[in-house]
Amino acid sequence: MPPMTPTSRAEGLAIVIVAAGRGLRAGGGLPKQWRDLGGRMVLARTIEAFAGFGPICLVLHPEAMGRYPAVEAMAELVVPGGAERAHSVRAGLEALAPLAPDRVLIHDAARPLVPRETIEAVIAALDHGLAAAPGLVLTDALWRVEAGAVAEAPSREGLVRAQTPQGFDFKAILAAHQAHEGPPAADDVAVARAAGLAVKVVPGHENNLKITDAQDFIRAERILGCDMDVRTGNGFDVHAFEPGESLWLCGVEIAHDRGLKGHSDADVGMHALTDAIYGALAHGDIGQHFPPSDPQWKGARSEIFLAHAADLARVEGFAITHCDVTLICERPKIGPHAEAMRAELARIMQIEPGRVSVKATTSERLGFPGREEGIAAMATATLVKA
Ligand SMILES: Nc1ccn([C@@H]2O[C@H](COP(=O)(O)OP(=O)(O)OP(=O)(O)O)[C@@H](O)[C@H]2O)c(=O)n1
Ligand SMILES: C[C@](O)(CO)[C@H](O)COP(=O)(O)O
Repeated sequence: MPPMTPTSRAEGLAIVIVAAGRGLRAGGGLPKQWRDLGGRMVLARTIEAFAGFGPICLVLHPEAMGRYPAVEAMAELVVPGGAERAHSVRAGLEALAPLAPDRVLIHDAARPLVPRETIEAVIAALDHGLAAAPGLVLTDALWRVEAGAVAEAPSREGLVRAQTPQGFDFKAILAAHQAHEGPPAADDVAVARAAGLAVKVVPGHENNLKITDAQDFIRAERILGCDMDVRTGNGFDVHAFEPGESLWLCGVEIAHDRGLKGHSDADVGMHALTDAIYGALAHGDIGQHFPPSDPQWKGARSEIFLAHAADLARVEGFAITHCDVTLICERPKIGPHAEAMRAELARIMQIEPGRVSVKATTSERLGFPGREEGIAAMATATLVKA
């Protein structure tokens, strides 16, 4: 392979991503780097985080070599790792040596959410030294625990949590790894320090967690915003015409040559929408909350029902992000009233009118709406808990 030139992507920078671990503490049957995290493989996310910084050497478990070609294709080099993290790093560095990079970043595959700013801070620090790594300031007190009890509260003064990517002068860290003796080091900073290199610390990031146990997948998905609870409910209602001079539809009174028959104000559109919200919450239907057998709801404004459903959604932590009502009738014409209906429904639900749709269709003179015996309405509601 030719040596890197000044026109190479990140001016002599190369990246080692170590992904040869077994992920035993995370469980889940498959090593954590190959598992899904919010719809994308952990390792694919990690590699993407370094896109554009320089050639990537991916270090895989020997048994995983060739098993995920699409992931391997995201890296310039793919090599087998060793029994310990330090062995895997060394394998990656030695594979990069023919490219003769000036500097190298060494990163855990298990840290897929590393922010760009952390990577950039490490690279910037390498302009002023041979080694740099992100450290996250401790905010909790520290205890040393013996037999389940606090034995000591060591000072956290000057302590930080070590993260990756850890960045180095390439020749210096390669030589340090090759010279390292004794038990394998926990990380490359330890190897560098053992070789006498001073390591500058730059700010780490809370999002740059190392996925280590099963709970970390949940934390990482929360950071990605993938733990949203999105619900869709639907509602359907029918009311028959009766003699009258006006009717209520979606909170708007419309003059008409007939009214709608019902125990309440018979607002068929609002009833369908109310049921859609109850449906999304899995909280029954309008009849369960406001039984027609209860005289107190006789002639009631349907606004009470919709407001109740919307309040219930809020209490349970859901935002009504969208709803859509379709009225099915030959007459009255809905178009001239649709904007007023949207505004009224939005007011009752305390959401923006832009999140409310009201539309209408005829049934081509077929069935009971076509014969103008009554009006049908259907609705959907989308609820989101973030
Ligand atoms: N022999 C090893 C061991 C670890 N790693 C990598 O080093 C990083 C940090 O290690 P850790 O979180 O301890 O991962 P695992 O060793 O896979 O986890 P466990 O100890 O739970 O099995 C991970 O990206 C892991 O894939 C590696 O490349 N080679
Ligand atoms: C390198 C490291 O990510 C720094 O925090 C960490 O030491 C590697 O993980 P392990 O759990 O210590 O193997």
